[in-house]
Amino acid sequence: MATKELKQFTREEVEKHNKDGDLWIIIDAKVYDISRFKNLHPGGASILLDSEVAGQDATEAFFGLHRMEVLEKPQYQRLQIGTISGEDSVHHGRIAGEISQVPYAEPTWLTEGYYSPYYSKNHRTFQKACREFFDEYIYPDAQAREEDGKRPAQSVLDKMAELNMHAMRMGPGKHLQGLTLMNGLVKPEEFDYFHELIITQELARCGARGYGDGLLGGKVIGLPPVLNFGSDALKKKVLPDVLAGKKFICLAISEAMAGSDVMGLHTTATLSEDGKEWIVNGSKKWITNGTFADYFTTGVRTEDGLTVLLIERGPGVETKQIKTSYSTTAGTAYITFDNVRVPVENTLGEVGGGIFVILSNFNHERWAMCCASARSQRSIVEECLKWTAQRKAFGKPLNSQAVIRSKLAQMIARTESIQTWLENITYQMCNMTYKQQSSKLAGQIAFLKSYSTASGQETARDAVQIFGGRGITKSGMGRFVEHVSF
Ligand code: HEM
Repeated sequence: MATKELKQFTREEVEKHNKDGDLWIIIDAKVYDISRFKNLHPGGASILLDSEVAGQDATEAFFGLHRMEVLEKPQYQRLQIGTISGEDSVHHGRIAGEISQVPYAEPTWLTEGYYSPYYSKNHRTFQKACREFFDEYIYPDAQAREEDGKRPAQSVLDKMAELNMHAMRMGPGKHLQGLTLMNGLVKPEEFDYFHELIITQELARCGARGYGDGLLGGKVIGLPPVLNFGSDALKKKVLPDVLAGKKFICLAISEAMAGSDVMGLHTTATLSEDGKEWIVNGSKKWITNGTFADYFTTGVRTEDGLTVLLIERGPGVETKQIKTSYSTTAGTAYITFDNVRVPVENTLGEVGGGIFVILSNFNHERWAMCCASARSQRSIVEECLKWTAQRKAFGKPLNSQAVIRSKLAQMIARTESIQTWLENITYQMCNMTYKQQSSKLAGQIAFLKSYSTASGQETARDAVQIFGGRGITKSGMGRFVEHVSF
């Protein structure tokens, strides 16, 4: 499509187009002809004919009611016919890689004028590259998939694989050996938990939690048992495709009748007569990525107790979508296993030793949740700070009301304390062996997870109060707040 030539107008010229059938407005030094759009406007026609809007500068009114991205949609961009001569636009949407200038919208290590003992020059370069990548490739797909509920686009998974992002999301370790990470920005042996924290936080910053889980979230929790307890042959078969984003794996533990009570599982596995296969029967519920998973890291009850098996999708495995309070992008499933035959070579760890296999990844999994939780709360702080600065009530901006300021202060304090605690724990992880982490950090990580998720609920509740009805509306100004609240 040829780009339309934009003309220059004076404010006096625009003022003349102030009636039904000939209606112009100014938003951020740009002139829009809304004569025909008026009748299609989701907010109604009459408001656009108001004497303070028709032919006038409606910038303040517009940004008090719409997100910038409205004007970036092609169907609305087309309404622009020109600009005001001698004036420049000051509002802009998300610029790939940009650091937010809103106070507290970034952790201190990314805020100008602050220092941190934890992040090296390499972490900073890595963060910059990650932010650019996530803004450019992940954010648009995340927003589109949250809306249509479909699984993440394969093209995005492929792009991530080119950078070996799927492997990096598994944290530091042997699985990174020989890989080129982030186009060579970080050497495999130098990749540490701060690099992983950066990836997890940049993903959370996309503000799409169902999508975040859909983007191989099942792999982050379902692959470690294969990595740490699978035979070499099994790893050779499974790892390359999963780390290339070609195949999905999930962790299938919880059941309709047993959730946190892992030892109370009902799914059974009995050995075939020749002892070569397990025969699995039972069901699993709330399994992230289950609807599209190719592999299921599954907790089963065997004669000797709890055992973990890697089950491949095949005869007898059925998955159904569960509609949860977030989007179906996550692929949350109800799974049934009906006489599924699994080679005994797919046993992960000792027969009867499944609890150790499952528990072995809990610290890392909880820590990753804390990284994501800290970042999504910060994004909500940013949304609230922006909204309260532009929204006027009782003749002044919302952020000048004491009750609102108090809520904002509490939100910021919670977000800052979570990040600070998280960075301390991450530093310990970088310096401890796996064994030391298990004995010294299990408590710290569990407490932080409990604190950060509880704080996330308080922040979501406060944000809904600040946004009012918009905080429960899936589109428009409060859509990110709605997204974290339900
Ligand atoms: C080029 C100009 C405009 C476009 C493209 C536009 C587009 C939209 C869209 C897409 C919505 C649906 C909600 C959303 O996605 O945010 C909306 C809602 C609305 N618009 Fe506009 N709009 C324009 C100008 C204006 C102006 C100048 C005003 C008033 C001064 C206005 C008042 C409203 C109101 C009151 C709503 C309903 C808001 C709500 O539900 O909270 N619009 N508009």
